[in-house]
Amino acid sequence: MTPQIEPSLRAQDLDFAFGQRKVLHDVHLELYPGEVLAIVGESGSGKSTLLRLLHGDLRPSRGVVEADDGHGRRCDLAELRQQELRQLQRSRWALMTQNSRDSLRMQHSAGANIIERRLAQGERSYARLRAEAKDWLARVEIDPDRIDDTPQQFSGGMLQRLQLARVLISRPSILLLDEPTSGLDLSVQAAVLDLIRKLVQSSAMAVALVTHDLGVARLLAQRLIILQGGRVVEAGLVDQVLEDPQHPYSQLLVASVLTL
Ligand SMILES: Nc1ncnc2c1ncn2[C@@H]1O[C@H](COP(=O)(O)OP(=O)(O)OP(=O)(O)O)[C@@H](O)[C@H]1O
Repeated sequence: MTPQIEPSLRAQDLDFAFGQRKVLHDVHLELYPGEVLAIVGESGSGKSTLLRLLHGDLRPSRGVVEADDGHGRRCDLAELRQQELRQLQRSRWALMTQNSRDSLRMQHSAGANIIERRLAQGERSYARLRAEAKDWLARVEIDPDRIDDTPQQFSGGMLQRLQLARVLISRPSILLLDEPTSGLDLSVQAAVLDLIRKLVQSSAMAVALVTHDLGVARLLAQRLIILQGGRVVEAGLVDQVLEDPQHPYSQLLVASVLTL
């Protein structure tokens, strides 16, 4: 990574606890424009919690999260007013959650869900918004004729792709993806991964990708961190970590994939 480029997102010395349960310990990471950082780890290791901290939905008990506000200015998420934070979350940053039903407006049409962030960015032409929504449905492999259906009429995999269209359409400067392709069948998964890869290549989007799947990490990400028990036990270039993991847990993880 070129040293003079400023990270879009930086987390330093992060601790987080749910009540008495300490979930993250001393996490440090940087996310640069135009790169994908994979966050890998066992179930319960704190990956989703880390994304919620990076998005500003949770406050760390110690440490700082700083992010680019989309205008080249760095801000400390803890110091933003609630309204400023919401505005940035709606227009400049995006979080795709593991449970699509938590993020989608289930009573509204698929089209309305997709254009919401474009409206927050100031787009007002109904014809343009509808055309964009149809285009994005097609890009995530959903029939554009389903634009007026509500998400309640969609399958689980379709909800996931609808959520992806909803966040990608706005080309956020910081994109946080929580297991975006888990549960999709292989051909759709390949199409979705290809779509994300092309968008990252054609923009300066900075992407943090939580995944269980080291294959997905290898396909999409340049760098990787591995979490165990809320601690970063390994960090480095994906190829390097996969070829020569240093920590015993990373060695186990990599070996388990290779022997499948
Ligand atoms: N709202 C909550 N209240 C209390 N504890 C929570 C809450 N959400 C998560 N936890 C706990 O925090 C820890 C980390 O959870 P998290 O969802 O971040 O893990 P994860 O690595 O994303 O897991 P998975 O891969 O299964 O999604 C777990 O022990 C979990 O039980």
